[in-house]
Amino acid sequence: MVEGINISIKQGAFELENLDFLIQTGEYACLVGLTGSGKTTILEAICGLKPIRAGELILDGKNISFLKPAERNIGFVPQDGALFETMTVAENMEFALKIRKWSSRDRKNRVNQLADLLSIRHLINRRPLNLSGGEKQRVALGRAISFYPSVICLDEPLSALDDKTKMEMFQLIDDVRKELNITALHISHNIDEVERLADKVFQLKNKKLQSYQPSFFLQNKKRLLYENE
Ligand SMILES: Nc1ncnc2c1ncn2[C@@H]1O[C@H](COP(=O)(O)OP(=O)(O)OP(=O)(O)O)[C@@H](O)[C@H]1O
Repeated sequence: MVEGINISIKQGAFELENLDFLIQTGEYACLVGLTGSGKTTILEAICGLKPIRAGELILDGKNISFLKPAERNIGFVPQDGALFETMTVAENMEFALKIRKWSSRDRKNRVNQLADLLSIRHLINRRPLNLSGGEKQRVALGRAISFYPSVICLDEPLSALDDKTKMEMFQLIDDVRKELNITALHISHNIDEVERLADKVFQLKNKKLQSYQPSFFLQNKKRLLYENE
């Protein structure tokens, strides 16, 4: 379970205040909102890449607001995948395991397991440069879940993919959810993704974070997304 209580985040002149949210263990939450509303800012603050100025971020009962990213047990799929270009696919996926001082044998086993789960065994010795968008996203997902995080944060992971690849990624995300019983927060601009994946929807609008049941959100999306209240 991940919970934000009265969270404030500031970067330059941009500020978000008094944000509250709750994502139960195993729940898949989608975060929607207009461009520039602050979705990435929230995700990066949860992952520890931006400081939380006030409030508390609680993960499984523990306040993690001041922990470093690697100490939070949160996996992150950044906006464009952002793979390490000089490393092979296998090295990308074992990166977080090295930081966490896993033995070389355990790392190798885990990379093989991930390669099977994500159907990328044939790619593990390649470097990211010439991988397709879908292949890159698989590797980015593998890197994010390698260390069995309690939570994963995904920043528009499917936005650059064609429809067929996106369908495959939906299936893959389902498989990953089964493997890890993972709690997820996924930024999306796409209603299909919300419909297919979300157990809960957060909308960031006018600097306020509102939570909805997906069915209510989808029925009222026109009003919620486009009208000022
Ligand atoms: N390092 C920074 N310094 C100052 N302002 C920043 C910084 N990073 C982002 N911002 C500003 O914070 C605001 C929110 O940006 P953010 O990327 O979180 O929005 P977003 O909702 O994720 O947008 P998009 O959907 O386009 O990705 C924007 O006005 C942006 O210009």
